[in-house]
Amino acid sequence: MTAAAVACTGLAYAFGDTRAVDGLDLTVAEGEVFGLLGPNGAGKTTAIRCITTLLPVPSGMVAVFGQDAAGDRMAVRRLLGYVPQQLSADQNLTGRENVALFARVFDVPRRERAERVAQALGAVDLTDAADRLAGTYSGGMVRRLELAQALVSAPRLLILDEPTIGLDPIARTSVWEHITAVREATGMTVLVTTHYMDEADQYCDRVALMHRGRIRALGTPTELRKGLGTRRGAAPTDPLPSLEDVFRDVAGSGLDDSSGDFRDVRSTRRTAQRVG
Ligand SMILES: Nc1ncnc2c1ncn2[C@@H]1O[C@H](COP(=O)(O)OP(=O)(O)OP(=O)(O)O)[C@@H](O)[C@H]1O
Repeated sequence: MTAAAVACTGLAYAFGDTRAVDGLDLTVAEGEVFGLLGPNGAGKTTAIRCITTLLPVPSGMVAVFGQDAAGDRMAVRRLLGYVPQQLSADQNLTGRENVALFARVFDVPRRERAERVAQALGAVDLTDAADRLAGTYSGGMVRRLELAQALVSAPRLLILDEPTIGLDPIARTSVWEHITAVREATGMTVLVTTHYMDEADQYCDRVALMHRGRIRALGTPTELRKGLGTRRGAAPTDPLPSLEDVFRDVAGSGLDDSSGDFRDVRSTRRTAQRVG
C-alpha cells in the first residue's frame, strides 16, 4: 500500500497558552484535492506550517508520503511546493527571475532549469509576461506567478494557503483552472485552505472543517451537505443545504464576532490588500 500524501496523527501546536492545533488527525490521499476549511484562527495555517516543516512538530506525528516531518526535513521539503498567504514573489524581479530563484533554491538541476522555468510559467499562462517586472502584475497574475514558483520543482504535493483571497471572481476562477490543469497533467496532490465555500464545493474532492484546532467534519462536499440535510429532516426532493450551511452548523459559535483575534484580522487584511 502506498503512503498517504499527508498523515497527521494527534498533531498539537501551541503559541504560549493558545492551542492553535489541538489533536489534529488528518489523512490526505495521493492525487486528491483536499480542502482545509475553518473560521479565522481555527488553526489551518499552523497545521500547514507543521506539514511543510516550517514549524516543528512538538506533539503528535506528521508524515508526507511516509517521510516523518520531525525527521529529515529537507526530504519532506523536496516533496512539496508551498504557496503561503504572505507574498512570496519579489516585485523587483521579472516573473522569469522569480521562478528561476525558486528553481535554484529547490535544487532543480542546472541544465534543466531554463526549460523547467519556462514550463512552469507556461502552465500558469505567464509566458507573455515572463520578462516584465512582477511589480507590474495584477493581483491574479501575482498569484499565478507564486503558483509557478511552487510548481517549478515538480512537487508531488502542492500546499496552498488561501490562494484566491482578495482576488476578483475572474482571477479566482483562473487560479483554480490552472491548479486543476496541472493536477490533471501530473497527478499531483493538492492541499488547500480557503474561506470561499463555493470554491471548496466546486474544486475539492474532500474537505475537512476545522474549528478550535481540530477536525469537526470530514467528507466530500456532497456527503457533508447531504448529512446536514438528513440531520435537519429534509425530504429527498428538498434542495441540499450549501457547504456554507454545513460550515455554520459545525463552526457555530466560532463564526460570531469573537472569532479570531487582532493578529488574524491583520494578517487576512494584509494578504487581501497585497494581492488586490
Ligand atoms: N505567531 C503566532 N503567535 C501567537 N499566536 C499565534 C501565532 N500564529 C497563530 N497564532 C494563534 O493561533 C491560532 C490559530 O491561528 P492560525 O493562523 O493557524 O489560524 P487559521 O485557521 O489559519 O486562521 P486564518 O483563516 O485567519 O488564516 C489563533 O488563535 C492565532 O491567533
